[in-house]
Amino acid sequence: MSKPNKQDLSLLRDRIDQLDGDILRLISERAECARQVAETKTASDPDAVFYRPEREAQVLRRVMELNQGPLDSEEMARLFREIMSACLALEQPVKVAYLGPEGTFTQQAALKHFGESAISLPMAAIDEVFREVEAGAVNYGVVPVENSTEGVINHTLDSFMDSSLHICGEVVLRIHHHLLVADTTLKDKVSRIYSHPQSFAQCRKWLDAHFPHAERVPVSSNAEAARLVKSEWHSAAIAGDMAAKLYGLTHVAEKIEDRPDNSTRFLIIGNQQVPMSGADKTSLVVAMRNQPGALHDLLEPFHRHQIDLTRLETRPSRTGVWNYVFFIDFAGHLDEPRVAAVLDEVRLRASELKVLGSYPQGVL
Ligand SMILES: O=C(O)C(=O)C[C@]1(C(=O)O)C=C[C@@H](O)C=C1
Repeated sequence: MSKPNKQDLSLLRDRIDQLDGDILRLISERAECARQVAETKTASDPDAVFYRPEREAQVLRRVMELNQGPLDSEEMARLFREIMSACLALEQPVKVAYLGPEGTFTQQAALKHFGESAISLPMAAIDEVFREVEAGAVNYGVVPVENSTEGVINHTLDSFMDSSLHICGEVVLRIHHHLLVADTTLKDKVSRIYSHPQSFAQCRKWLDAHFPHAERVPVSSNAEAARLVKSEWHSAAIAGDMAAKLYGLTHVAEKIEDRPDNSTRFLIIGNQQVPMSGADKTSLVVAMRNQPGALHDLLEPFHRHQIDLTRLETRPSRTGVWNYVFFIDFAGHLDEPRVAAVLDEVRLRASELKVLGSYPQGVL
């Protein structure tokens, strides 16, 4: 293909200017619609909820279906994610608590899910995120629940046992770890590496191969690891891009996780029961009596109704009633008759059953 000459370039830029004008006008028109949606919602209900996870999932899925390139569908959906985030902020700025400090993967997940117009507030612990949402100090919370390499995050599951909050959504984040240093670090003298224990576990083979003798110091988060290396010339941190940017660190090695598909799933928690979006998941916590065949009895109705189980976790119970508790995720929504039928059956067989929520399957 021949190179465009100066005249072609200026014609193309004129066209881009024209299109930008059209896009600007259309986004403004869309934002005006969202503002009117807010008025309609408040007119019918003074306590109206502005954030609608099922509608957002539908909008993003539709964009991905309609997209014909040349931009990738995920890329296009990310652009619309930000447009919707700005529209929602116009209706009501949404406040989100996440497992902090600033720069963690959980903050990255919160922004991926709600977009950059959300107000995100770091919390020191998972139960603090739950408490802030329960107290009404924030609208939603974001907590990690499972990692594809390291498994479940027990703290999050345990917090659900005592909470009345609902799961309103999920978001899956590809986790890329990097070895990071400060400007003052002597790269060939690194004798100590800070990170979160989960991150050390996810990068174990790489560390054994490249830094077998460095001391591995576990800290409360990757962002905290990044903060600590700022002042130590012989230390490095394992953390993600957000933490690297926040503390101005440079990459010594990129994507050092042992598994290239390393991802973490996060849950959005709130007070809302989310209607069907068309592709949903439901999460339950179930206690069974301690007797032979209990697990079979629990799972059999799902199999018979051909409901796809996506996760099953067992946790020790903390009270007499909750002898054994099972956390179950499956494809489907509580409002679907076949799901309601299964739950009726399971309820009869279980000693306790709590629905944690039905919510749209993660889109991005
Ligand atoms: O459809 C709505 O209920 C809206 O408020 C509009 C809109 C959007 O921008 O499309 C904005 C926020 C909601 O979370 C969902 C969708």
